[in-house]
Amino acid sequence: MPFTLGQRWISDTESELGLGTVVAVDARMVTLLFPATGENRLYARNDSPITRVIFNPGDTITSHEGWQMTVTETHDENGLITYLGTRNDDQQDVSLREVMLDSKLVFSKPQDRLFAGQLDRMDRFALRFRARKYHSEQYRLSVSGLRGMRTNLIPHQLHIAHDVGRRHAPRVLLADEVGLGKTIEAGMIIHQQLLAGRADRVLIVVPETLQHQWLVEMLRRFNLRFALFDDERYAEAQHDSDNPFDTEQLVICSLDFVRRNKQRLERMAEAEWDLLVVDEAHHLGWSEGEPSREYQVIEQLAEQIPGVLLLTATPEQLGMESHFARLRLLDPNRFHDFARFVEEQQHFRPVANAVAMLLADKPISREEMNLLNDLVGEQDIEPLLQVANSQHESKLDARQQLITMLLDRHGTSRVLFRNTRGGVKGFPKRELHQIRLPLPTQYQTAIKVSGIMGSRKSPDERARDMLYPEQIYQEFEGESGTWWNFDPRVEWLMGYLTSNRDEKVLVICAKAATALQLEQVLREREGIRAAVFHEGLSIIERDRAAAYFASEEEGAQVLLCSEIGSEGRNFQFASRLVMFDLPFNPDLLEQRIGRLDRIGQAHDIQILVPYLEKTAQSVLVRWYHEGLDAFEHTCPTGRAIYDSVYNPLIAFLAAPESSVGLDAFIADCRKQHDALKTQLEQGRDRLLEINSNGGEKAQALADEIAAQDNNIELVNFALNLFDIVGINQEDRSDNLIVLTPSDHMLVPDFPGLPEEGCTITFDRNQALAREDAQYVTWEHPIIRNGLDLVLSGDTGTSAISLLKNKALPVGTLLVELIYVVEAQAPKHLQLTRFLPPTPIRMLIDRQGTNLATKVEFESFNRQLNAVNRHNGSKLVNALQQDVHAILKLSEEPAAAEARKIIDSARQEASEKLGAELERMEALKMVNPNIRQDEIDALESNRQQIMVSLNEAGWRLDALRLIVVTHQ
Ligand SMILES: Nc1ncnc2c1ncn2[C@@H]1O[C@H](COP(=O)(O)OP(=O)(O)OP(=O)(O)O)[C@@H](O)[C@H]1O
Repeated sequence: MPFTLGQRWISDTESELGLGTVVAVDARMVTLLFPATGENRLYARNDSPITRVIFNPGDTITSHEGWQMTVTETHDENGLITYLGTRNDDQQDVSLREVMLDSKLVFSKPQDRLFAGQLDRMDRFALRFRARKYHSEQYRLSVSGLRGMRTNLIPHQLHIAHDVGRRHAPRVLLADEVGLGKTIEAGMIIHQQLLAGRADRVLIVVPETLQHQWLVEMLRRFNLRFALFDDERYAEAQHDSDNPFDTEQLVICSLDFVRRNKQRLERMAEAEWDLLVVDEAHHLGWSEGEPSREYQVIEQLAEQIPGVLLLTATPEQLGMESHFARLRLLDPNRFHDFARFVEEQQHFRPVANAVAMLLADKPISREEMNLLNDLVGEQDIEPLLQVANSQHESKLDARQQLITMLLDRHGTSRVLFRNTRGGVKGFPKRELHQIRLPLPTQYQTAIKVSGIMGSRKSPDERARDMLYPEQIYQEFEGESGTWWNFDPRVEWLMGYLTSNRDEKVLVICAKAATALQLEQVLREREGIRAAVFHEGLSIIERDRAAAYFASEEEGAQVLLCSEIGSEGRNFQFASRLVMFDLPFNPDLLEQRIGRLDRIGQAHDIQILVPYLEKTAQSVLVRWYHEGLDAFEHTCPTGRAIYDSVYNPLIAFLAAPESSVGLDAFIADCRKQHDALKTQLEQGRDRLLEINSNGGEKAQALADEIAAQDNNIELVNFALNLFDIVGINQEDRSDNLIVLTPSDHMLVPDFPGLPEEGCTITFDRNQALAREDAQYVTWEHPIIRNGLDLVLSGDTGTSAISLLKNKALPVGTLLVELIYVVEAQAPKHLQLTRFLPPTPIRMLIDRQGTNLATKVEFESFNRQLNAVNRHNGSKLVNALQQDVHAILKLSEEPAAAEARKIIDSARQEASEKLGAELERMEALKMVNPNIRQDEIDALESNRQQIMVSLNEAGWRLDALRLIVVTHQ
């Protein structure tokens, strides 16, 4: 090769070095300096992997000073090129000697790479095409964002996540019963919103005790890495940014952290979050004119942040007012008048009846049709009613549409979701075991004395005292009041634990002191390993105690918990619950049982209640069980009955020794319970349930996602990707693969792959069983980053292959071209719903015939052979003119194809967005639940999307030459 000092060359194997300059030449060797990286390379003069770079008229080039010019002519003077042309910025005529070219060379077009000898391995070309294909397909799936989490596919959760996750700035109350998976639903919603670009910044506010559990669940189940903000972290972040909350996109903090400091709260409110999640939202107490501080701080945030998810298992805890107030946080326009809200709550019966009638699949009478017409309001539903009442094959669809309309138009359905065990099914049984024990004389005396001394106490105070006789006793005896020496519940507990040594047992008592004393007794007397869990412990100590209890080997047999310490915790690996005493209200009782009665509980739950006769506890156990049926079933009526019978209940608790009238009181409560339950089941709760569990649609969603599990294309793609990136793969049994970085990685730190490597599986069940393994799906960061890596760089954009085929003349040339159609738009518009970057594959011969539809990619690819780089370069040089001609021939058909794709995207967007808007506007006439800003956002999105689609374009993304041989 003729070399001259100052010429520009590029390395075929290390294109990242940029453009090299010849700085020394001798008889055998040539030295190139690569100014972009400051490195020198020595090459043999003949047969080195370097290619001369000469640009052609029409190309845009960049000078070392940064300005650009379009080349009109080239001059060759003794082997050195001077480019003549016009500057792009000021249109001046200029000349640029090649030595003055910018050394950071990037070939923007695949054909430039090809002609500069930058040939990729054939498998990289294939990987790029597949990446393009999958990448574009992902956007079209309605279940995008719901496939990648490490969870069982539980229909009611998927239904809620699917419905809410696709909304613009969703504001909802997730109020499933305890343990049905609200955290998981919230995680799925967050995941979808992030993946789709609807949200980038998420703030989660939880009770301090649940911070770590949330952190772990988000990472383990959704691959979402949240940062925990506490005082210390906040102080650190103050050094890095004016607003410390700007230093992270995904933040978890405690309600207490938010509440404590006014200035900090202000910073937080200014931090432009897209989504706020508040767990255990029943802590946000409110009454007219007297909102709690907790309520106010969340209100301040909810005013600033577009999306809000509130989570609570007991939406009506603390009464109807607080429930209303939480709905008001979500939509102050709709929920502005408490009295009206209460009134509305009474009138769901006709709607529920109509829904039940439609579900029952019986003929619809004229009268019922009139009712439906009234309830639906504005819209003409006559045609739908006709179909719904016929034997037409879409009859069920029509009924479903009518139900959706009813739900859309009435009550809280778009804002509130509540699933119950009754509606979800498949939960284990709960069995109550009452253990009646005699009241020791020590307690009898203490109770009597305290009664005399505390005669001025209110019945309420007296009742609360009476619940815990051990405390009454200790008040008199002080430090020496060793109640555990004679309290028969202690003896019973030790007996139970020692005869069930292999069982994990959760023991809950109302007070931390009781739990601590019990731990000591169990340890000292029987050597029983117990962990304690109460509000006096730090969070780390609590997490440690929970882990000690969870550990199978060497773990604690017993966890002794105080009342509030266990809120929201997951202990479903245990199935035995001892209530050493009973809590004062039915919501707390349900919270206690909810620790075990959660998704994932594999056994029937044994609830053991040792109680002392003639105490308040003996009254409570009867009231809960016989009056409310609250042990063996969840009790939706508990709160209402508790409020309505509060005074007589207190009277019985305050004077438990006399049981006159107790039987009748309990029977009366049961009557109220049964009546109220039936009413709820037929009215509001029934409606809520239908809306919340999604029925058959939810099951279909779960089935659709399951069908995509174990997708063989994903496995092939991933393994190919790992190969090309240079990740070592070692197969293990049970569908597990160990990945480790190799010495020859394409990029030094592959995002998503830890330095020490990781174990992965493509199997959902395996991922659920093996928490140490990463669950790899199309949505896993390692694949998403892999797709980005391949598609954002030039991996596989230019290649050459041989086709051995005697049926074709030697030297036949085909060019395989991958064009991409794409549009630019801000991420939140989610243009990719309608027009994701879409590949067009063409296979063109010298006559310009496109063979792509006849010759499928994968099978064709399998027939091809690789060419070594040296021969490849020679072939490319020899075929340059033909390739240019074929490229020209491809332009017209590529444009026609691209226009077709863009037109159909435009049509789809216009139809879908138009329909969405119409529906919302129609709904708004009858359902004030719909917020005007939702409609405005939809309209503005629609306009922007149509503008962006009109500006969509296409470009060549990759090409491969295929040359026929006979050897
Ligand atoms: N789809 C699922 N697959 C696997 N595990 C799940 C799934 N859904 C929920 N779980 C598990 O069930 C338990 C209860 O879920 P979660 O904590 O989300 O319920 P919750 O409704 O928030 O409960 P609480 O009312 O106590 O706060 C958790 O251990 C969770 O990991």
